[in-house]
Amino acid sequence: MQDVWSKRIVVGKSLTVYYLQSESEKCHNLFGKSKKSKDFKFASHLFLVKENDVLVFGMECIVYKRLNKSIIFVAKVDSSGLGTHPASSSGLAASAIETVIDTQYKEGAVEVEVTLFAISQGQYLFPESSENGHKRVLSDSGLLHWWVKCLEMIRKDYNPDEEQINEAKEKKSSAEISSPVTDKHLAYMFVPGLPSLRSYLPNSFWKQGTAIQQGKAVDMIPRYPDDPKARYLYELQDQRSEMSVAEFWDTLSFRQECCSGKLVGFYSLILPRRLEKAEFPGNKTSGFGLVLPPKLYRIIYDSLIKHSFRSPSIASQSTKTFLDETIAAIQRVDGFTMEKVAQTIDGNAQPAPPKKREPELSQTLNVLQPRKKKK
Ligand SMILES: CC(=O)SCCNC(=O)CCNC(=O)[C@H](O)C(C)(C)COP(=O)(O)OP(=O)(O)OC[C@H]1O[C@@H](n2cnc3c(N)ncnc32)[C@H](O)[C@@H]1OP(=O)(O)O
Repeated sequence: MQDVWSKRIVVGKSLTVYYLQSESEKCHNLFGKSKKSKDFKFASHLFLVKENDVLVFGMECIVYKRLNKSIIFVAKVDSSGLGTHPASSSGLAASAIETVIDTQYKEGAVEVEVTLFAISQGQYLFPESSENGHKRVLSDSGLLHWWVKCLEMIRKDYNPDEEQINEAKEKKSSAEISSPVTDKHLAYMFVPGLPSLRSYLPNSFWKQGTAIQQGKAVDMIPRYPDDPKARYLYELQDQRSEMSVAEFWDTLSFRQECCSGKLVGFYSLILPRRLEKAEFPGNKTSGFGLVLPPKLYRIIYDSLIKHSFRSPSIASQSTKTFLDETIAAIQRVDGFTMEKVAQTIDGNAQPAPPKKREPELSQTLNVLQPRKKKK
């Protein structure tokens, strides 16, 4: 577990990672009224990262499980902007997601899907943090690139890179190459209203579109919490519509929820079980991440989103009160140990060479704009 994090934290720095989960519960509405929903169970996972005395990063995801498939829905990612950046937020998000992926494999999952929709907003987990003067809130298009970067880190960690695949192709005859890794696109990105995503997609493992392409929309497309496509699906369900999945995606760009001026990105990363990771020795459950009764998990989550992060000093105070109250509340939970809840991770990554930080461009430059003379 430590490696997944330390490889993205600069050497000489350390961060404390807090990890709480909820017990799994029966799912009722992943596929609307369809009976299919009840085949799934779900559990919430919350990661919080502290640098010195202040929370700097948070992520909540919900894991939906059915038989040997796990869907990891990344619900909320946020930063407070108050750290010294010993690790990038994209790296921390990738490490948190990989911690959950590894747990799924350990528990017997054969296929894991990471899915999310990107909607840029001032804050999700750290209230008022966008007002603290340190936080950098990415624009909608900045966030789309950011998620590609984050998911590409994960894809690379779980799948051979293109060079390895080309080598494999040279060694084998084309008829022999039919493994899902070589044939299947692993990462999907879809932005309603954007006809071409060429400038976003980093390589041929990425495909513009969505992983679900067959069947009836209301039966096949899941509805996650705060899902911008859910209202449309519920409307189709009420109308007993037979609309196909393909037509659903095509018409989604006309819906107000997905085209009200801001770009919304839908992502899926499909990870077939990695061969060299097939054997996860030892205990079937991971040692990190305390599992709480759902009600207690919710109380803790609700308490987090009531604390303010509007200045460095208020954020430090909020971090202290929230963590003290949380530890007091979970101490009597079965299996509680401090190591299960929090781990301090020492960095192992070489610092990136210093670069000039340029403000994010919100628009592409006009080609007619005069070039600046080189000095
Ligand atoms: C499923 C969902 O949750 S989608 C919603 C996502 N969350 C939000 O929109 C909430 C508000 N937004 C945020 O908290 C932040 O904008 C985040 C977490 C999305 C991204 O945070 P960032 O600090 O920009 O991310 P990160 O640390 O990865 O930095 C990205 C790049 O910008 C650079 N950077 C970081 N801070 C700055 C800055 N102040 N000025 C210029 N560049 C900066 C980093 O060096 C990094 O460069 P690299 O990609 O070349 O390595």
